[in-house]
Order: sequence, then C-alpha cells, then structure tokens
Amino acid sequence: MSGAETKHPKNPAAIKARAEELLARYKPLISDWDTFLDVLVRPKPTCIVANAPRVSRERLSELLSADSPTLTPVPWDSQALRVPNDARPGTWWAFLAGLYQVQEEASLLPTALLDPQPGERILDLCAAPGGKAARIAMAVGRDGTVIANEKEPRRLSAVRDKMKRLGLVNLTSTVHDGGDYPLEAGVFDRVLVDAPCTSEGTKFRQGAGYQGSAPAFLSWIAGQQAALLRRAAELVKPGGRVVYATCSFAPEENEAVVDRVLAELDGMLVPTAVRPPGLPPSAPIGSWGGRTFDQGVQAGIRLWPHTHGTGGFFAIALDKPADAPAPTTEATRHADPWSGAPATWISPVLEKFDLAGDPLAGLQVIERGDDLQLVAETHSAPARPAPVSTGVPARRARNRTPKPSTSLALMVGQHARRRVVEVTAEQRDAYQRRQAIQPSDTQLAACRNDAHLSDGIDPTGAIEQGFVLLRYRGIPLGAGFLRPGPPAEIESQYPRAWKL
Ligand SMILES: C[S@@+](CC[C@H](N)C(=O)[O-])C[C@H]1O[C@@H](n2cnc3c(N)ncnc32)[C@H](O)[C@@H]1O
Repeated sequence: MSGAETKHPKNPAAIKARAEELLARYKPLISDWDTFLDVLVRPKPTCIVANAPRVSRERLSELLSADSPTLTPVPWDSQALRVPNDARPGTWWAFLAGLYQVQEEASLLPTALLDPQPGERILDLCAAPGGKAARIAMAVGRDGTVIANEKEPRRLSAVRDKMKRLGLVNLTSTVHDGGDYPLEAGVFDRVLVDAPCTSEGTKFRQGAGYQGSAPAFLSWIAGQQAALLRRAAELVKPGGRVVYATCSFAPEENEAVVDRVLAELDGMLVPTAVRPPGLPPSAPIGSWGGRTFDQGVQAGIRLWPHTHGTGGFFAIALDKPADAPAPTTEATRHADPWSGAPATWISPVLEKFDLAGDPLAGLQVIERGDDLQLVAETHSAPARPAPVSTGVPARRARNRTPKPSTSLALMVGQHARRRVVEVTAEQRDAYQRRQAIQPSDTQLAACRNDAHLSDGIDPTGAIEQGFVLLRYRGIPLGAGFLRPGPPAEIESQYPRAWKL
C-alpha cells in the first residue's frame, strides 16, 4: 500500500510532436518554447492537500514519512505538499483514512484566489469531480456551506466519494446548467467558476492521440463560459467574490471571456489582483487576434509549464462592490428533510465506544433514502435546485444491528475510549484491503466490555462480539467486526467501493 508506482508519459517524443503542431499558435507568447514542450509532456506536479479539520500539513508530512520521505510544502498554499512524480498518493493508507485529497499543483490556483473563509456560503458552479469543492468545504468548516453544482449527473459520484472519505458534512451537490442556475438558490459569499474548457493545459497527459479542439468547439465553449460567469456575477452578494478559471492556454477562453463579460456587466464585477505569496507572478495576455483586452484583466494569473513547471492554468478574482444593488429574487432554503430523523437514532451505534467530548456537536441527522446522514446544523442548502446529496452517511436507517459507516468511524474514531484497536502497519494495510486481521492478546484485551483505555485494562471483563474501531498511530481507519474466537478475528468493514 505504501509502494510507489512510476507514472511514465506515454511516448513523450510523439506527444511533444503533437503538442508542437496543436499549440503552434501560442509560440509568440512563450519565451522558451522547448522548455514549454518538454514540461508539457512530463507528468505534472501532484500535491496532497491536508484535510485541515482532521490533520495539519506538518502532522500529515510526519505521518507519511515512511510512505514518501520527500514531501515538500507548496510555498503558496498552506495546506499542500508536493509529492514526487513517481508516487501514487491516492494509494497511501492516509488517503484511504480521509486525511487528504490529491490535486494537480496548477489546480490549487483557483481556490487560492477564491480565499474561502470559515462560516461562508460558497457555490462551485462547475464542481465535478469535486477537488476544489472539497478544498473549499474544508476551509469554510462546519459552520459554512458549500453547494457543488454540476451539469452532468453521472460525474457527481466522484464528488460523493470525496464527501464520504473526507467527512464533508457541510456540502450539498446539485445538478443544473450553471449558466442558468436558479437565483432562488440565494446569494453566496463567493462563487467559483472552474469552467468547462478545451483543457489544453492538461490534456496532453492523454497521450499523442489527443486531437485538440475544433474552432467551432472553441467558440461554443467560450459562449458557455461567458454565460457561467454572468450568472456567477448575479449569484454573488455585494462585497463577495467570483473566481473564473480554466485549464486552457487559449486566450479565447480566458482573457477574452473576462473582457467580454466585464464590458457587459459595466462595473458589477471589479478585477482584483490577488497574488498568493510565494507564487512566481505571471501576467495574463494583453491582446490577441487584433483585440486589446480591458486593463483589468491583468489582475489575473496565468500558470505556464515553462515558468511554473505545472500544467497551464488561468484564474482571475472578480469582486462585487459592497455598494452594488442586492439581488431582488427571494431565496428559498431547503427545509425538509433537514428536520428528519431523530438524533437518537445514531446513539446505539456509538454508545459502545464511549466517546470523549461530543465529536458530533453542531451536526443533525437526516434520513435520505436508506441512510441516516450527518449534516451541519447550520447547513444552508437551496430548495431549488433540489439537493442531490447532502452530508455523509452515518448508518443504514433500518439495519437491525447498528453498524457505523466508515465515514462515521473516521469522524469519531479519534474520540473513542472503548472497543478501539490500535493496529500495526501490516494490520492497517490488510484492513484497508478488506482482509481479516488477527488481534494480539493486548489488542483483544482493549476490547473487553469494561476496558477503558484511559484507566488501563481490566482482564476480567467479557469480550463481546461486535463492532470495534481501528486506529493507526491514533488516526482512525474505520470499523471492524470482532469475533472473540478462539481464534479471535476482526473482519474488515472497509467499504468495498473504497478499496484499491
Ligand atoms: C473543469 S471541470 C471542473 C473541475 C472541478 N471544479 C474540480 O476541481 O474537480 C468543469 C466541469 O463543469 C461541468 N459543466 C460543463 N458545462 C456546465 C454547465 N453549463 N453548468 C455546470 N457545469 C458544467 C463539466 O461536466 C465538468 O465536470
């Protein structure tokens, strides 16, 4: 599980030749064309971003020192660590325990400009597969709300996976055309438009078969991008911020879209130069195809392969003046089923673990389909568009044996004082592969009915069959089912769908 597999670019020479052909029109913009092409075909720098409510970047780095001794902090992002190019951080144990998410370094830029703050209500208009929405949800915390919208329903499953693994109790996903997002959803402190694009900045990882985009597509997608930005401007509150971003090199999708929408909106959004400390500056393009862009567009940032060593990216922060007129559409908030299931339904699942403190403070229990979900009490989801998924599953609603979900075990495991098994690295890996583990006598004794970790272990109590929580170096891994035996065994309850 800790092994690093090498990511080889597929036939770099052929990819380079294809890039040279497809991107030739940008040659006048690029100071070092050879380096640009060389970096473009290399694997892009990948980062892991600490799930800050669970773990700090420093502790994460220390926990992972055996998996990857060379994690380097990204200077311009306080939660991100760069991993070596040959590493596969999505296979490490701490990923499966929900301690971080994996993002390409360039895609850290839009959230750095968005600068989400605790307690805010934020809309990600084009959210799937959810990397940035998850990042925002970690930043706004339990008192904040994130609405992750996506046009393609099938792309939302990746967002849901992140919600469960990372414990995002403050996130609702919706499905709607973002260019026409209902104004009844209410206003947002910040709106991210991580727009659909030709993805030229990252597409070459697909290999030399990448065909580029037809001019007709480029012009169609630019129309979509402008519609998304216009609607974002309406949805953000006075004093709030919109960030527009793409992973394309094309000025038609970047500077030209912003220039056009700024002119249409006539002062409703004001470009704001946000410069994350430690990020080498790189200005947007001033003119293209005979057109000179509004000077305000220079507030944006471009990431280039040859200057930043990343994929290509464009992002710009656009603030709505505090004295702009407030939206007049009345907001409708989702009320039902937030008042759904009684909180006591969760208690039978948790009482055996004797939790210290109240790790579920500020959360409510709602019934959605077969699951009881945990959702922040202050969560502010819209009624329209209707939420598709909200919060994280805690347990099945109707199971006779109260079984904690893995999401719940990851959320509360640190607070458990009974029926907790601290596992070895080998047991951890077996557990995450869904293999049964054989507890040692000491591990078994910690599961006695009256064993209390802080009081020492009473060797006389019974060892009851049932659920236990597993931890590695104090970090929750999930739940297991203990059969006292002999021989004693802990069956892994790690979700089949999360398994590698
Ligand atoms: C660049 S990706 C977003 C990446 C995402 N923000 C992340 O960080 O994981 C753009 C997404 O927008 C979606 N999309 C395309 N057109 C849309 C529209 N009109 N409204 C909302 N989403 C749209 C695409 O399906 C795609 O998932």
